[in-house]
Amino acid sequence: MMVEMWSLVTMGCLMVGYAKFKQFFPYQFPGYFDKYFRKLVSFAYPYVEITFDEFTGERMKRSEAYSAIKTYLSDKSSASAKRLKADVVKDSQSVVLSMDYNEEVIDEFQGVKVCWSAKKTTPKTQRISGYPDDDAKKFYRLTVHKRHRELITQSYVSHVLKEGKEIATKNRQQNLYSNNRSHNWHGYKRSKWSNVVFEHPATFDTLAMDVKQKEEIKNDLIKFSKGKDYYARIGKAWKRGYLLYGPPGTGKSSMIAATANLLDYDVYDLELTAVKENSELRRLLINTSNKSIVVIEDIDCSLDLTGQREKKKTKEKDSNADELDPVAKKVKEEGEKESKVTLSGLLNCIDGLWSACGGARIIVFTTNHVEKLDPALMRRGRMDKYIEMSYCCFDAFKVLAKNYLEIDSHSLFGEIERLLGVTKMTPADVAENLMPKSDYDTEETCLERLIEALKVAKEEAIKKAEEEARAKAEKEEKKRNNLSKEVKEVKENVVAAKEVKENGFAAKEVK
Ligand SMILES: Nc1ncnc2c1ncn2[C@@H]1O[C@H](COP(=O)(O)OP(=O)(O)OP(=O)(O)O)[C@@H](O)[C@H]1O
Ligand SMILES: [Mg+2]
Repeated sequence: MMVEMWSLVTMGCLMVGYAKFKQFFPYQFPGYFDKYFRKLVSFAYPYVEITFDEFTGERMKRSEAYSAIKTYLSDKSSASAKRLKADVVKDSQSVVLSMDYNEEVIDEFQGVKVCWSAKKTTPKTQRISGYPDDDAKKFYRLTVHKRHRELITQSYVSHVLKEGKEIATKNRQQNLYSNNRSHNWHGYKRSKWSNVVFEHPATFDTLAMDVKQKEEIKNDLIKFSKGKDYYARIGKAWKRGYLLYGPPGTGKSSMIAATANLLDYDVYDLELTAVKENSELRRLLINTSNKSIVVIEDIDCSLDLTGQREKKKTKEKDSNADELDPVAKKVKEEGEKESKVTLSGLLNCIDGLWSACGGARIIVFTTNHVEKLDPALMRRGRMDKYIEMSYCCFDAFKVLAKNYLEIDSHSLFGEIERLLGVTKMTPADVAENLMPKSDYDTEETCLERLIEALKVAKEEAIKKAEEEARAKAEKEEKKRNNLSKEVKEVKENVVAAKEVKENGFAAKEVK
């Protein structure tokens, strides 16, 4: 590298000298002088430089090559670089080191030495931002002697990318992403998604639902995740759409978490009300990783068809925070006002552009009100699977009893089965009753509490049904009364009219 340094110094001197020369004699030098100068530089600096930028395609997508190189170099740099950056991975159990900016690492490939450096350039005109790194352009630079150009471009780079990806798979941790509002997207650093480590404990074993239905869904997911070649063969994008519907507390979100854990996929929680328009949605979806689940909760209230409800709900939730920060409030209100994402935009995006991204992708919509959904979403073929998450059945109860009380059977199970057959209770409520509340709670007391709750729920349901029937009967009675009143009035009017007619004639006759 000493040689390289000298070459750089020589080249630097040559460049500065040449620039000065040109400054003083701008017209005297014909074009061929430039050619000879370049030859001279190439002689003084016989190296090839390859740059790998962090972002590709108009900053649309983070470069996979950049990430792979970063991972590859983290292995090499921990031994030789002096300044390192540390990242904690895998449940805080291990630390991944990567080289800091302006550090260099020497790697060797088939006897050839190459030099990697991590660089960052900041534009001269900087925006005022709370994140000074926002606009910085980051890249890795590979420098190698020009005589090894072929080896490096043909074999070494693919070797680095392959190894980088392998190491990344080994260190991979599942993430839960949520989308940032688009006014936070600027610059090279700020990304469209914020992430935390995904650590949800739900699995298909802990999911309480009909055994047959659960097995079917599980098999469907596993088949999909292994279907790369199959999808390629039939010429379809490797993606699958699910619609989960059912009342609150029936396990829709739990199923999404269980799916992510089963397949080891990342979860992208897409809040549509924070997306202003379809083009933003496209950018968000492009920036999801392979092997990911994109979740859109409460689809019935997050699109512009019924958007107002969700907006009101969010506003209420955040009203306290907004009071403290009027600027945030304004920005948020503007965002909400402008949200123009449409169902067709969303579906086109999933079917079109997203399909071209390669990699396995699952999209899940959830709703509590399937009847309110746009028929376009319900049309066969739009979603691959429609899953109803319903009230707790006996199968589901047994799973919950195993989870919460660690029992497979009990003398009270029979009574519970009977009650569940005639009562609607969500798995969330059943689980709440089964959970021991103190050290004095035994399995027996928990099951008895559930029986009590089921009886109360049954009584309430009967009372509610009776009230509804009574209200319906009253309404019909009222309707009937109104009708007979109207009929009576009509009859009276007819009689009156007749009388007027007859009296009129009589008066005429008297005359
Ligand atoms: N089928 C289920 N199996 C296991 N646990 C469940 C199930 N349904 C609900 N629960 C329990 O109830 C809690 C709430 O359930 P979850 O959030 O999955 O319901 P949801 O259907 O997504 O409700 P919402 O429609 O309100 O979003 C969960 O944390 C879990 O403990
Ligand atoms: Mg939910």
